[in-house]
Amino acid sequence: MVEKRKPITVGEAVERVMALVKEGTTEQVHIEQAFGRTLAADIIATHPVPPFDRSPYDGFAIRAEDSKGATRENPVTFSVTETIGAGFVSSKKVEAFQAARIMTGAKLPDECDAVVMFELTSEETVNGKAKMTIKRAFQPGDNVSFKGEDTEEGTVLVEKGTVITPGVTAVLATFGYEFVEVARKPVIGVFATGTELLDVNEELQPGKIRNSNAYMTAAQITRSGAEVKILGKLEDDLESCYHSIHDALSDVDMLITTGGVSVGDFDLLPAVYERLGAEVLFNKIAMRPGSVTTAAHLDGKLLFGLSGNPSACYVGFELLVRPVVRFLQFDSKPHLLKVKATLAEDFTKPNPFTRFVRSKLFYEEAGLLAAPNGFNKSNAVTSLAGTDCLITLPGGTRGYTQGDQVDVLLLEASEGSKWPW
Ligand SMILES: Nc1nc2c(c(=O)[nH]1)N[C@H]1C(S)=C(S)[C@@H](COP(=O)(O)OP(=O)(O)OC[C@H]3O[C@@H](n4cnc5c(N)ncnc54)[C@H](O)[C@@H]3O)O[C@H]1N2
Ligand code: MOO
Ligand SMILES: [Mg+2]
Repeated sequence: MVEKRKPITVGEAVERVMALVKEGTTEQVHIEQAFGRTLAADIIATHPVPPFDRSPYDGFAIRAEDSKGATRENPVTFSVTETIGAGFVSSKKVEAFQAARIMTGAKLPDECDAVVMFELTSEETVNGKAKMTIKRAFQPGDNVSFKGEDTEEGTVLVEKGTVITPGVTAVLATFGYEFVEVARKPVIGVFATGTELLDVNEELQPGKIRNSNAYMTAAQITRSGAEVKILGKLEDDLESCYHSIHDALSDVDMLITTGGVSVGDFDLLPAVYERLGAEVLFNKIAMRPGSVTTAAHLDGKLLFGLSGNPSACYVGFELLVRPVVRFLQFDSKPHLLKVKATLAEDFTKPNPFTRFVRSKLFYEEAGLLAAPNGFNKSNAVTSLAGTDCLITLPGGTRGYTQGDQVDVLLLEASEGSKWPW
């Protein structure tokens, strides 16, 4: 008699896994390697930006009071004291009716409080002395880029757990972070199990298929922010499976296997877990695809037995492994982002289990639409190529029709959700 497994809800399965995850660890990386990593500490402004009052234009720095009453009919002329390029500071005091030639980004002389751009001035040389004339008045503060106008010292600019984007990188450089404290990426090993598996460079043979799961899962691991170790494929043989998995565990933080978790004669993962002495957290989830998704733990390490069926493997990773990686990256929203979308076509298949339909999002004026993306069985592989979201249909319903509002989990969003279940 085949063993009868008791399905638990997706939320319960995710909870059991997350309950075992400890706080992430950190490391320092050079700013040039920081892109895409996750901040392990808040970034606080260590000085105001800009750090001094500066000119936003190429022009003349003046004392606004001297320009009072300047008009087309009554222009006001200033003597030019010197030229201040960006990176330099004034060397001469700007007195009444004097102006300093100043370039964009240069620090304003202390006595000046306005800048006149070149286009609004006329210049001449009188007796060898540079003069500048304006035909309108300026107020204190006109055309000044003020100290601290971008940010004040002490402001929390980017929070721990944020992925380092090009914009975050600019902030890091602004405040002198040559080295950045980031979350250490967990190393996740991947074994694909199955005697039917060929390598990616092998010709097809009768009864065999190429191993797509290992590469797909590796890409998902990378997308989630972890480091991948592709460990190869394993034959459906208990001895070699056990030894390979046992030995690999010491080299990784987590281990993923694909295939061999159902109830077939050559589904050996349940026996491997038993022989390892690993505690199985669950081996059946009330979801489709991926109902056979299994998780176990041994000596503080998680082992994920993802389904061999490609779509089920894909979904199992995104729902159960991704949040672990994100949590270890200090992400306060480690789960897939859940949004509402309009179902773009009928999906009438009833199912007792929660269904995760591989789908594609469309952005229209009326809002978000989601359409199932082709062949949608658990063993589908080609429909994964165009998948960017999972339509989530609760089990126990009679099916859904076009126009229904449905929950959608986004696979490519830069932000996740706290708890979508
Ligand atoms: N009697 C029952 N049979 C099955 C049940 C069940 O409840 N009772 N569950 C079905 C469901 S649901 C799924 S999902 C699959 C899960 O199977 P396994 O996780 O044990 O995976 P395998 O048997 O090893 O392979 C399944 C399928 O996937 C192909 N595969 C495996 N590895 C790869 C790979 N690396 N790349 C591409 N394709 C792969 C494999 O050739 C099989 O076709 O079990 C059902 N059966
Ligand atoms: O786990 Mo299977 O993918 O439910 O279809
Ligand atoms: Mg099987």
